[in-house]
Amino acid sequence: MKQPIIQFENVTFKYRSQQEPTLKNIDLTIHQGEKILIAGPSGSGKSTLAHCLNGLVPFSYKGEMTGSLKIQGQETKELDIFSLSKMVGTVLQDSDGQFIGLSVGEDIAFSLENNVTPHDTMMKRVADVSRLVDMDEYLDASIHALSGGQKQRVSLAGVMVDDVDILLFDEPLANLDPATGRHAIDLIDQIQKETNTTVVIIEHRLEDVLYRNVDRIIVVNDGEIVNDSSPNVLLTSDVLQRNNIREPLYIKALKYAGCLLTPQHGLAHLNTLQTEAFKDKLLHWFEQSPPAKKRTLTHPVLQLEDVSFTYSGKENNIKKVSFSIDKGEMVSIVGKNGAGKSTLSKLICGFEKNNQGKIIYHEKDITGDTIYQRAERIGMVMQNPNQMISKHMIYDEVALGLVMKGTYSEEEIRERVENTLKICGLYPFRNWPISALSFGQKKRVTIASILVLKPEIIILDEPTAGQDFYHYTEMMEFLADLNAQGITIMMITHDMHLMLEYTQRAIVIADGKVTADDSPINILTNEAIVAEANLKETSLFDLAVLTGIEEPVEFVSKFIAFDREVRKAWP
Ligand SMILES: Nc1ncnc2c1ncn2[C@@H]1O[C@H](COP(=O)(O)OP(=O)(O)OP(=O)(O)O)[C@@H](O)[C@H]1O
Ligand SMILES: Nc1ncnc2c1ncn2[C@@H]1O[C@H](COP(=O)(O)OP(=O)(O)OP(=O)(O)O)[C@@H](O)[C@H]1O
Repeated sequence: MKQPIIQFENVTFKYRSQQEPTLKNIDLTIHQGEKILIAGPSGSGKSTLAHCLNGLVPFSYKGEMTGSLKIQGQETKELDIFSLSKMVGTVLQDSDGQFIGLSVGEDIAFSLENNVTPHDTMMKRVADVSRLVDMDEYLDASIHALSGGQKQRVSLAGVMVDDVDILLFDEPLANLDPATGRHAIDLIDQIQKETNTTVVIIEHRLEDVLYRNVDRIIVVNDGEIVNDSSPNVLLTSDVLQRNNIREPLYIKALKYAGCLLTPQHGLAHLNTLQTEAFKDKLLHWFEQSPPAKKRTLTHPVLQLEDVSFTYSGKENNIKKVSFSIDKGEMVSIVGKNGAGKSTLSKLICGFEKNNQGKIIYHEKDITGDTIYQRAERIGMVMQNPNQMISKHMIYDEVALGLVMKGTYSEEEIRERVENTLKICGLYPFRNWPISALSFGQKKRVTIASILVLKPEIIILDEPTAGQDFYHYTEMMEFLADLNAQGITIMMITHDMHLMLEYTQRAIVIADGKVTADDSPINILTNEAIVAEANLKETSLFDLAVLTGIEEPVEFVSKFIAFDREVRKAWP
């Protein structure tokens, strides 16, 4: 029998600033060497649960905790945060707050240096882990000169280098490109197997985590544990759907087709799935579903002509990029971590200035325009909400842009801000301080603060990262509605299904250049592009192929159209 390593007994926790407890009567035992996935809607208490393990609760985030939480048999209340950090290594959701060193190498080495590890051993370990996360060429680079996903890789390396018994990952995949995400899951799996480390992963992207085995999935909702079972058992039930967690797409397709799923069907992975049992029902569903509609376009609203840019003055980070976006398009920008996607959007919005080429808005050259001149036409929502937020209160943050313009009355501002807050599902929180929001909730505040200005083009960097399925759908349907009203939307995303589901076109960036510009499904079925740009094929396509459906592309389109209609009917 394996030893219990984490034991929650009737744990309740209330943040000092909250009226109600965020965690309620948590009973949970995790054994040595287990791999656990924690899922649940935004704000349900997942990060708070994780913070109980690494001591941030209650040592940094104050509040009242009752019940007993033991790690390796020791009551955490009797430990300090330093002793806990020796047992639990954490990759936080917001990796920006986690860096200490000046360069990538120093940051990865930080905890080893603290433990006075001999220099040679330290250098070797840093080299080994940085190679594992594919950052070995960046050891001398400054953390601040990295893309979002590159930072995420460094923080992964930073905990892997340590010799801890429990590894805790709070949304490790949020900023990683699909292939690196897979690689990270492989890496976690490998470490867990080789060292018998206990692994706890919090993640909304369930299908991506299930790429490798997990022992149990814990579902949290409203501060309570509502499910604790193996993936094969969980996937037969409607627990995920009821708790706003997206089911793996191939499972959803089987459920739509009316297939009866049992744990014996090997549901946790596509390669263990007993597809033979589902062929007839799936084919029947495919044949009777109506074909998906296509849409036509108008005239260019934004054109880039041979745009180049360099941060360092040496090699160009953006290399002669040209494309044209039509008014009313909804376009995905995809590609590997560090390919240049965020840089490109910064150039379009004027945060950085291109040293070559032109940016044209409605046939007018705006290359020389300032950020402020562009902001009324083009709004940008950044990847990390903490980089955008400057006010303490939600209302003030969303009102800021309108207040700065100085042309609106208080009444007009109130009306627009309140409408936007309602649209973004933030109205009930309007008088809250931003510090009391979860990461996903903060992200919605930043989207609201751009939407309130009514720009004609909106560029969003990972709009749904950190959002649960309900808010993902709400946000994307909201953006799709804005789009139907003529607002042009460009989205940087690593979520391949989001790209398929909501955009008609995808521009692929690799090494600062456009390497493909086509429909999302054509891109995802082109193996060379998928490999070069670190993308990932969809499990729906694979399911169709495995069950012998002759038009797998059409199957994917029909699923998407059907699934969106189902979700539009959500309350
Ligand atoms: N430092 C804090 N002070 C006060 N309340 C907080 C604090 N951090 C979180 N909360 C509250 O606790 C609730 C749960 O937050 P938590 O971050 O644990 O959720 P989560 O499930 O991780 O959400 P997400 O998926 O959006 O990251 C939220 O409703 C939030 O308002
Ligand atoms: N402020 C900066 N100074 C110097 N180099 C930078 C800076 N920001 C980004 N870079 C470099 O420019 C390249 C492109 O980065 P960018 O952030 O545009 O990538 P990205 O495609 O958005 O990546 P991700 O998917 O990880 O967000 C990377 O190699 C990165 O290291």
